[in-house]
Parts: sequence; C-alpha cells; structure tokens
Amino acid sequence: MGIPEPSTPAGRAGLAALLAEPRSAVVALDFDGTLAPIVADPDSARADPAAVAALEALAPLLGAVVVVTGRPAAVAVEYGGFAGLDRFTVLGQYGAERWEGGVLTSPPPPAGVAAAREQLPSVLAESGAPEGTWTEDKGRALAVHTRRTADPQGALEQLRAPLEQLAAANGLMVEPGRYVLELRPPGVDKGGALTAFLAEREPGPVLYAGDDLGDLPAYAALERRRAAGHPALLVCSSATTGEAQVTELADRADLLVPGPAGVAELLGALAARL
Ligand SMILES: O=P(O)(O)OC[C@H]1O[C@H](O[C@H]2O[C@H](CO)[C@@H](O)[C@H](O)[C@H]2O)[C@H](O)[C@@H](O)[C@@H]1O
Repeated sequence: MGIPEPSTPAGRAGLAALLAEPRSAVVALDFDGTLAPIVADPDSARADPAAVAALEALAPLLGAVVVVTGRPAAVAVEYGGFAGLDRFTVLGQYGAERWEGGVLTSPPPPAGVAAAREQLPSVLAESGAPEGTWTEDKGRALAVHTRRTADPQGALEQLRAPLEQLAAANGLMVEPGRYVLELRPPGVDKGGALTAFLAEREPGPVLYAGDDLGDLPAYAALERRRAAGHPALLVCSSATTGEAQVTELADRADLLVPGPAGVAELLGALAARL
C-alpha cells in the first residue's frame, strides 16, 4: 500500500517535509483508538501488532517517536509492547509521566485524587450510575467508563454534572473521552506535553495521530508550530466501532485513516518509503 495523500495543502507539505528530512522528524501518536483498537474492557486493550512492527522499522529512521496518552506511561509501555523500541518516549497521564529508555518518571498524585477516590462510590450511587459503569483507577486519575452500560451516551450525560462537581470540590478537572469521564489534576494536557517534548528536540516536521477530544490540544500545538513555519501533518484515526466520529478532530485533520489498522498501514507505508 502507498502513502495516502493528505486532503489539505498544509498536510501535503508536512508529509513531503517528513519524507525529505526524516532524521529531524518526530512522529507522535495517541494510544487508545490510534495504536490500539477500542475494546469494551480497557485492561484488554493492546497495540495493533502491525503498528508495533511498523514502529520498530520506522523509529530508527526518525529523530524520535513519542506516544502521548491518557494512560499511565508504564501501562502504555506494557500494553503497547514498546519496551524494546529505540528512540522511543511515552508521555503518560496527559504528560504528567514520562517513560524513556526503561526509566519511568512519575510525580506523586495531588491530595485531591485520594479524596475523590473515597467520595466517588457514593457519588456514583447517588447519581444512579447504571449497571456496567466501571471505574479505572490510574493512580493520579480516576476514569469512569460507561461503554459497558446499556446506553453508554445516556449514562455519560447522566454522570457528567455530578462528576464535574466532585472534581471541582477536590481541585480536579473532568477530561471527557470516548464513553469515559476522567477526574484528573489540571495543569497538563497533550498540547503542553508535546510542545515541551518538541522544545527539547527542536525537530523539523512533526506528524501527530489521534482519535479523541484529548488529542485536540496536541493538534492545536502543531497548528501553532505550523503558523510559525514548521511543517506538520495532523492525522485522525477515525472511529471504527460504530460510535459517533469525534468531528472536532476529524474536521481539523489533514488525513483521515480508518482506525488503528489504518494508522498501522500509514506507519508501515512510511517505513517502506523511507
Ligand atoms: O490518550 P489515549 O491513549 O487515547 O487514552 C485515553 C483513554 O483511553 C482508554 O479508554 C478508551 O479506550 C478503552 C479501551 O479501548 C475503551 O474501553 C474506552 O471506552 C475508551 O474511552 C483508557 O481506559 C483511559 O485510561 C485513557 O485515558
């Protein structure tokens, strides 16, 4: 398969720059929905093996590969099978954590997370959280998932206000995602994490691929770089699980690919060309 053509002039320029100067390029990727297919049980998510194989081939040819994810960095490394990859960094928990060369940096969670953890079960019970509502405890964040309820979108709307109140009472924010509301510390996002990483590397072209609302700040960071004359390619991994597309992301993308399989194909095609 060849490399699909971006639909925007800026995206075509970003791709051309990446192909012309790969050693200075950075490829940045979200994890769930981009490298790993969406599944009902978050603990069962694993990176598409074709994507991992493509990254193995691609990473040595590039300046750097970085995964920017809401997952704890160590979980992304494990579920992604990234431990042996070269020139590879994981920025976890929206940039609060970093894994690189086998070393994990993870600051302690703020006190508000422990308080929210204690209060969450009663808040869920009082708000009538439907059967199938499930909490993922990520240490410095609590993700309330509704994918396994009978009406995932309805459940999300039902829980939004009570979870926003709980977050605000404990100095946290709510990060919305695909059938999930995450209570997490404010002050970091994927845009800040990516910008700080790029400032360390001073790269040429940057490709970013994501699938969800949490990826919008990373898109914004690359749009700002682009406005300053640095080429970039914004890729959207479209939803392939029957749920609504994240149009805020798809509308700003230079290139849409069909889910993690499409991302894997794109990475494989880039590796083959380079
Ligand atoms: O930034 P990401 O790498 O995209 O992580 C965002 C959240 O993804 C996970 O939840 C999502 O994927 C699950 C597994 O496919 C799915 O069941 C769930 O509905 C999705 O919202 C993960 O569980 C969260 O911790 C991440 O923050």
